[in-house]
Amino acid sequence: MRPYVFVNLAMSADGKISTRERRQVKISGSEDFERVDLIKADADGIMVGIGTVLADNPSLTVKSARRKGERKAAGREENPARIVVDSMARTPVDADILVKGSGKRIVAVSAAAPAGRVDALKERAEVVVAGEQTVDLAALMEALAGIGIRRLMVEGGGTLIWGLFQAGLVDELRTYVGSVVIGGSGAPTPADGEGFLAESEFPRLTLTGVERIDDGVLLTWQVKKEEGDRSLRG
Ligand SMILES: NC(=O)C1=CN([C@@H]2O[C@H](COP(=O)(O)OP(=O)(O)OC[C@H]3O[C@@H](n4cnc5c(N)ncnc54)[C@H](O)[C@@H]3O)[C@@H](O)[C@H]2O)C=CC1
Ligand SMILES: Nc1nc(O)c(N)c(N[C@@H]2O[C@H](COP(=O)(O)O)[C@@H](O)[C@H]2O)n1
Repeated sequence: MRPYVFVNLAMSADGKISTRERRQVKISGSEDFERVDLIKADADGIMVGIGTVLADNPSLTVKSARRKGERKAAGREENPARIVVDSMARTPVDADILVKGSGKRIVAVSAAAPAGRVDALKERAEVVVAGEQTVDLAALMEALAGIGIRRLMVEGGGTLIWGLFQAGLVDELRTYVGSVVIGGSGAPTPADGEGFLAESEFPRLTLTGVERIDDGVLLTWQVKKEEGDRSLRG
């Protein structure tokens, strides 16, 4: 069994999620950030790759005091479990994701991660070992379902999102297209990695929502399911 996995990202009108220097930029407007906070508050877990932690140093906390209160009233932590996919345990121990806000933190590493770094992270987070050289995302998902994570939000970046699509682990994609142009052939996009080559490999999507927000548009897609998929329903 694995969690229901929904990816939420913001890209520019020309399909970039940050600059070629991997510098975080504001693509969403205030209404969209409000929407993101709402769906984050509804999730059991929120996941990013180590590239995003090193580039943006996000906290991934729920921002609204009211929503944090609602979570607590419902017997949940103020923040969803915050998860970093980090094969070699490179997450800085003073990263915002580890020090800001309350709630569970999970760093997923591979068996190849240096023991000293893993021990340092264990002071601040639960460490899950999955995979030999890189994190085995399917095994990680099983482990997350095992600790009660049913709805998992993925924020990025492009390498992790690609890895999840390649492994058939994405249920839903929410793409906010903002009203800026970033450009740059080397700037990250929603799904980077190696990319698919054959059309038969392309994940197929069904468009389920189109909504104008701020000066952009939110596109919601369901991923067509593969035979034998064991996702919990969202
Ligand atoms: N506009 C938006 O909505 C968002 C933009 N970003 C941007 O994305 C950029 C960071 O993206 P990336 O550099 O691509 O890093 P990433 O955040 O996707 O992390 C990738 C890293 O995850 C690790 N990893 C371990 N196992 C893996 C597996 N099985 N599959 C894939 N990755 C695995 C690898 O070390 C890999 O280098 C930043 O510039 C950030 O600003 C990030 C999140 C959201
Ligand atoms: N939805 C969205 N819109 C944008 O314009 C963005 N730049 C991002 N970036 C993501 O948000 C993370 C920051 O989270 P915190 O505010 O630190 O909690 C950042 O790392 C990206 O994942 N998202």
